[in-house]
Amino acid sequence: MDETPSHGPDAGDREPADLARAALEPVAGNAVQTLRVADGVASVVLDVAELDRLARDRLEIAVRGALRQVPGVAEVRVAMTAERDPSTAPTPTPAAAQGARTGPRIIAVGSGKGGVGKSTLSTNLAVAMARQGRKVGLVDADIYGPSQPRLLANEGQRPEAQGNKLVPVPSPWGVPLLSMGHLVPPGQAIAWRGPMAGKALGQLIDAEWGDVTDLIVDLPPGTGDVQLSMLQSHKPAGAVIVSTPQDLALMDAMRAIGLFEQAGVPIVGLVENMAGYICPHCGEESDPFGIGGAEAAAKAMGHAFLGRIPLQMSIRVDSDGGRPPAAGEGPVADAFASIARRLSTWLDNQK
Ligand SMILES: Nc1ncnc2c1ncn2[C@@H]1O[C@H](COP(=O)(O)OP(=O)(O)OP(=O)(O)O)[C@@H](O)[C@H]1O
Repeated sequence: MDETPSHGPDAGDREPADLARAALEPVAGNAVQTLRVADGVASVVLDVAELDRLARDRLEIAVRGALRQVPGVAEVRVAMTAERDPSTAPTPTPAAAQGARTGPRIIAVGSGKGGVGKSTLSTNLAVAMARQGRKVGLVDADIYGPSQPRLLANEGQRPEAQGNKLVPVPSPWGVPLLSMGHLVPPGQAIAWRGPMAGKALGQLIDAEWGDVTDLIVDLPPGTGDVQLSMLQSHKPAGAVIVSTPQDLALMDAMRAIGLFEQAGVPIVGLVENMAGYICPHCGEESDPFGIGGAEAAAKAMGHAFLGRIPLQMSIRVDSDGGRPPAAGEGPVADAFASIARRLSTWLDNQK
């Protein structure tokens, strides 16, 4: 019998997580980055950087098969970390790296896939935190499709340079912003390779931020070069992950979490966006993408749930019009304010 002395005399007394770990050992070995079992859901993040597509598929099937056999596991969620060159893997030394950085603390806002509301959350978190009295700046690291100048209504303005550093562009809500959108004419395609993209991001982050203490960084979706460069060169103090409640989006969110965890960046928590649609005509509530999925996933992975933003037409319309909903009044502004307070509390509790 497979015994683990520190967890009881036989398998019947062992925790599902221990049993799951033991079941994964022969099929996945050191590909397992993180494993959590909670409320019958086993969530595993696999490092598949060196595997081709076929090998990944095989690994996923084997992992799912092994975990389904584990007593106490009713559902299996598998996420895989980025394709990358192992020699460029970030070194997990968060404390040392943070100590070495000068300038504002970075809070990365990430998601595994596009279109889930990462930019919307970044803008409104920054605006809500500024409203609560913090000195917050915003970096639009989505250098391939910058949207923040429009969302913060300072499109068309150009940052000045002070020495060899950029000076962020002010916005009407007290949140200074730097975005590639300020440097490249709108509509012009930017086709950079990884190292150039990393350099551009460096210029936006290592800018003249003045008295800004907290820098929200709106990452591009996914787990590619820009994210890696970000983690390696500009160690964030923490990461906020945004997802819709859908299963598929959550899988992607788990992938993003895997990337941050692998680099030793603490996860502040998850935000569920586009949950619960209230019809502007009849007032009836429906859930096009489901509801509660991100909260359940956060719980299953042992992370905090920071809050929920409803799916509401006014969010898109106001955002596109350069009026961040967090700057207004009402339930949507309150939802952003509550998430901002949670993030501030987390930041204040860091050394
Ligand atoms: N809660 C919401 N209710 C209604 N519309 C929303 C909501 N959140 C975001 N949107 C809209 O959905 C679209 C995508 O949002 P956003 O650009 O913030 O996503 P993203 O994850 O940053 O996307 P990308 O990956 O393209 O950068 C935008 O038009 C935005 O206004």
